Formats: sequence, structure tokens, C-alpha cells
Amino acid sequence: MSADPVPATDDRPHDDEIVRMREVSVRRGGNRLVTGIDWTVELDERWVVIGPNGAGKTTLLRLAAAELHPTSGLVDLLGERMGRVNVFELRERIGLASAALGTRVPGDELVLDVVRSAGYGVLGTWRETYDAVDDGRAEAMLEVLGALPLAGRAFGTLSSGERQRTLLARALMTDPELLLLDEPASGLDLGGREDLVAGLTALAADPDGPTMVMVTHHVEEIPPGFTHGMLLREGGIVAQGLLDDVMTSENLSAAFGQPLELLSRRGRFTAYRR
Ligand SMILES: Nc1ncnc2c1ncn2[C@@H]1O[C@H](COP(=O)(O)OP(=O)(O)OP(=O)(O)O)[C@@H](O)[C@H]1O
Repeated sequence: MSADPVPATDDRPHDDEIVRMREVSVRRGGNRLVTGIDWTVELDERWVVIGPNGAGKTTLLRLAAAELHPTSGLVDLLGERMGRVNVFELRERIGLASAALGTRVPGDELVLDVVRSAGYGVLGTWRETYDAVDDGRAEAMLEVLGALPLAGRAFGTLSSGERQRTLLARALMTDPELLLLDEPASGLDLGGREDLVAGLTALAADPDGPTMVMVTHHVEEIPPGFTHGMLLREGGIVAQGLLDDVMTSENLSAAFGQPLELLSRRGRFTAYRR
């Protein structure tokens, strides 16, 4: 008689699980930033995380970026368990674009240097030497985002939208396996937002593009082609799953704590108070 098969355990991620969180909580002082998070992002999925101010979105993204350790629970990123892996090596495989990163860029740094220094994991050019491959890739990423004409400008002289596009090009520079975007459209005017949504739509449709997670407050910023969604409120998950299942007036109202009507048209969303 053959032995019973080893029971399947839920302990290790399988190869296609890019982000895996189990019972994850983060506490600071008496505050619970996020609580009891169970979340799996699989290869090639494109997630949007939505919630009001203070819901825990940035905390979740920083956990996924290996920038923050959970107070309790398990976090596996790209098959590596947080706490048992060199986070510096892990971060090389993850692209993160956030306005917070932008505040750390020296104002006199040239846009091309902001992008190409990503390959060296540094902010601010110091003594690295770049080769033609670095230059070519940095220029190609700026081109994708319509920002190539900015290449020779100082970062400190850019508008918010131009900064966001530069930081997105930087996040893509290393060809990351996981791309994390923290409110990439914040501060953009309508045209800038639509340019960015178009760029992210193209990236989402690219079969060679990275697995993506985007944090936003606004349903208008969800690019068509994004596959999954999570709604957060007060550090907990209100709903998560396939975008079309999650994006309902009921779920949005629960997340934002007010009666909202959600409308969708041609893959885009908008919402207003009932
Ligand atoms: N170091 C900290 N100590 C105490 N509380 C914190 C700390 N960092 C964040 N918080 C609190 O945790 C909660 C979640 O913060 P987080 O930045 O993740 O929210 P968010 O959803 O990204 O918010 P926003 O949309 O305003 O950017 C907030 O109430 C915030 O004030």
C-alpha cells in the first residue's frame, strides 16, 4: 500500500506567486496600519489597490517593495521569504515609482541620470560610469512615456506630471519582474493623466511587461487591461479579486464610507455620490 501523499501545505509560494501575504499586520506604536492581510498577486496580473486616505495602501505597497517588514504574518516576494532574504538583492528585481522617491532626487540631477542610475540602485549620480546600453535603455524608457525631450533637463525644474513620468521611466529601467506604482497620476492635469493611463494601458497589454500593482484614490485612473482589484478601508480588505467582480457601487461605497454610484464605460470607470 502506498503512503498517503504529503498533505499540501499553504506555507510556500509556488513559482507563479509574485506577491504572497498571509495574515499580515503592520503596527506602529498603538496604530494598526494594516491588519490581517491575505493577498496573492500572480505572474502577469495587473492589480489596482484603491481606498481612502489612510486606508493602508502605501503600507501595503511598501511591504510588496521589500521596504517594510510585517509586524506579524508572512510575506513572500518573487518566491523569497521576507526576513530570510537579502532585501537589497530582492529590491533589484522590483521597480517602485512613488512621489516620495521623487522628493529624494537632488534638484540638479539630470532627467537622463535619474533614469539610468536605477540600474545601479542609487539616486543621484556619483561615480558610476554608464555605457551605451544604459543610455539606450534610459532613452527608450523616456520615449515610451513621451518624456525623451526632458532628458537634458534638471529634475528640480520639472512639473509634477513630468516628474511622475521620469520616475516611471526609472522604475522600468531595470526591466523589473514586479512594478509597483504609488499614485502615479497624482498632481497630473487631465491631459497628463490621460497620457499616463494610455502608457499604463499599453504596458498592461504587453505580454513581456512586468506584473503590476498600482495604488490610487481615483477610479478614473484605472487603466483598461488591469485585471484585478483590491479595495481597502482602515487597514483591512473590503473586497479583492477580478476587477469586474470587485468594482461595484456597493464595494466602493463600503470602502469610502459613503453612498457612491460607480459607472463604467469602455473599460474606464467613474464614480459620484448618490
Ligand atoms: N510610522 C507610523 N506611525 C504611526 N502611524 C502611521 C505611520 N505610518 C503610517 N501611519 C498611519 O497608518 C495609516 C495608513 O497609512 P498609509 O500611508 O499606508 O495610508 P494610505 O492609504 O496610503 O493613505 P493616503 O491615501 O493618504 O496616501 C494612516 O492612518 C497613517 O496615519
